[in-house]
Amino acid sequence: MRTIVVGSRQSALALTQTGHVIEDLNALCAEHGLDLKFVVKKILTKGDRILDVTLSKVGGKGLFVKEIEQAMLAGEIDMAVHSMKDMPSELPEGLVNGAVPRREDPRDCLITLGAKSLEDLPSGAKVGTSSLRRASQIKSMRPDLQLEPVRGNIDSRLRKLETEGFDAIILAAAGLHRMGWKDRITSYIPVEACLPAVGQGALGIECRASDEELLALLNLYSDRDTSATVAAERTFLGVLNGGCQVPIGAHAVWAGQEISLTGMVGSPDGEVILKETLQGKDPQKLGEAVAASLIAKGAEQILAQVRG
Ligand SMILES: NCc1[nH]cc(CCC(=O)O)c1CC(=O)O
Repeated sequence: MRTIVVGSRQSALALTQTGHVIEDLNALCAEHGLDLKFVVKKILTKGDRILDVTLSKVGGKGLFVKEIEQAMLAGEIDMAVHSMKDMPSELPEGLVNGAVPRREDPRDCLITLGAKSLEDLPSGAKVGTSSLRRASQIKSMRPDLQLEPVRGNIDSRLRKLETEGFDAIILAAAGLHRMGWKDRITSYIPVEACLPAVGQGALGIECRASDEELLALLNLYSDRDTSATVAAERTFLGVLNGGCQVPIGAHAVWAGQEISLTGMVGSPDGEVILKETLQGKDPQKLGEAVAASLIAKGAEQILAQVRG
C-alpha cells in the first residue's frame, strides 16, 4: 500500500476542497481495486502570509502555489489540489496537471445584509470585492454603487460583510457550495451579466510528471468536458497575458459538438466592456480566436492602462 501525501494550503476552503478530492479518489481506488492511501500535509504559502496586504501590489503570479510546487519537486508531498483560477499558466519543469475534475457552479454570487439582488441594492450601497473583473462588470450595470476592496479567505470576507459596513459582497459560488454555505448566498449573478474568472469553479490536481501510478488514477478522475472548456478559457487568458489581477473574464461551455467561449476585457470603471463569443472544436484555437478578436477591439490598450 502506497501513501500519497497531499499538500494543502491551510485555508478552510483549501482543506475542504482537498478533503472532497480525497473522498472521490478513495471511491475510485475502491472501484478499480487500487491500493493507495491519502494523507494531508498543510503548507503555509506566501499568499496566505500576506493576505492582509494588498495582494495585487505584491504581485507575482502563483503566490499560493510556489511553496507547494517546491515541496512536490522535493518529494515532501506527492500531489496538490488547486483552484484552477489561482493556478499559473506555466507549471515548473517536472510537474503536470494530472486531472481537472468536473466543474462546480462557475458563477459569482451576491451575499447581502438586506437587499434581495444586485438590482435591489440602493444607490450608493457599499459592495465589497477586490477583483477588478467583478468591479468592472458590476460598475457597468450599476455605476451608482460604491465598490470597495475586501480581502482575506472566504470565511473572513463573510465576517467583514458584517463588521466593516458593507451592504453586500461578491464571492465565487463554488467556494461557498464546497464549504456547505449555500444558504449564505442571496442571489446568483448570471454569467451573461458578470463573466467569471478563467477556470472559476474548477479544480486542478498537480503532481510529478514521473508519478505514473498516481497519474493513472488522476486520469480516471479527470472530466474531459471540463478539461476542454477550462483549456479554452486558459488559452484566452494566456494570449492576453493576464493573471488574476486584471479585468478579464471568460466562460466556456459545450454547445452540441462544439465549445462556445465568451471572453471579456473591461476597464476598471466599467465604462468599456469588450466581449466576444465564438464556437470551435479545438480549445487552443478557440481561446486564441476570442483573444485575437478582443485585441482587434482594443483589449491591449485597456490592459496597458490597468498595468500602468
Ligand atoms: N481568488 C480566490 C479564490 N480562488 C478560488 C475561489 C473559490 C471558487 C473557485 O473555485 O473558483 C476563490 C474565492 C472567491 O473568488 O470567491
